[in-house]
Order: sequence, then structure tokens, then C-alpha cells
Amino acid sequence: MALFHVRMDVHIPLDLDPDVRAETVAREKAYSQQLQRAGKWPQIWRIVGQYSNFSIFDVESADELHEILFNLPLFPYMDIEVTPLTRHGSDVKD
Ligand SMILES: O=C(O)C[C@H]1C=CC(=O)O1
Repeated sequence: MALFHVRMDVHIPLDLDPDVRAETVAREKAYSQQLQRAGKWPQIWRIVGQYSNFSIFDVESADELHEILFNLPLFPYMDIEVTPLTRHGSDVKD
């Protein structure tokens, strides 16, 4: 198991065809929700005031995360920053 913190900043071009935009955003939502239900994407938070999110991914490996991110329908329009996480030595949870 490997946990990653991911920031996604979305920059859809203003001149993208509105139908293509709507269809891509709908596919992104379905893809994201499928991964959330599967437990791979346990948290997603909107960053207030921005078309951006902070997410936590719970995956087997960096390779799996890369595959997930690379297949995001909005991937061509995103800047993505990935931070690997490990347990803090002071964490009281087991
Ligand atoms: O809206 C976003 O933050 C981008 C992306 C991530 C999940 C989703 O449904 O859209």
C-alpha cells in the first residue's frame, strides 16, 4: 500500500468546444467516482476559489498512481503535483 497526496490544477482552454468540454468533465467525474468507490481515491477536496483539488490516493505503487493519473480524461488540461506520504512517527493511531 502506498499513499500519495496529489494536487490537480485544471486549465481547460477557453476555446474548447463546449460539448467536448461537457463530455470530458462528465467522463472525468465518472472515472473519479469509480476509483473513489474502489477505495483507490479515498479523499477529494476542492481548493476554495480555484479549479483545483487536493486528493489522497491509496494505491499499490507509484506505477499504479501514474497509470490512474495518466488516464484522467482531464489529464491533458491539468498540472499535477504528487507528494508521497509515509506515517508520522508521532501519530497515535495504530
Ligand atoms: O474538478 C476537479 O478538481 C478535476 C477532476 C477531479 C475529479 C473530477 O471529477 O474532476
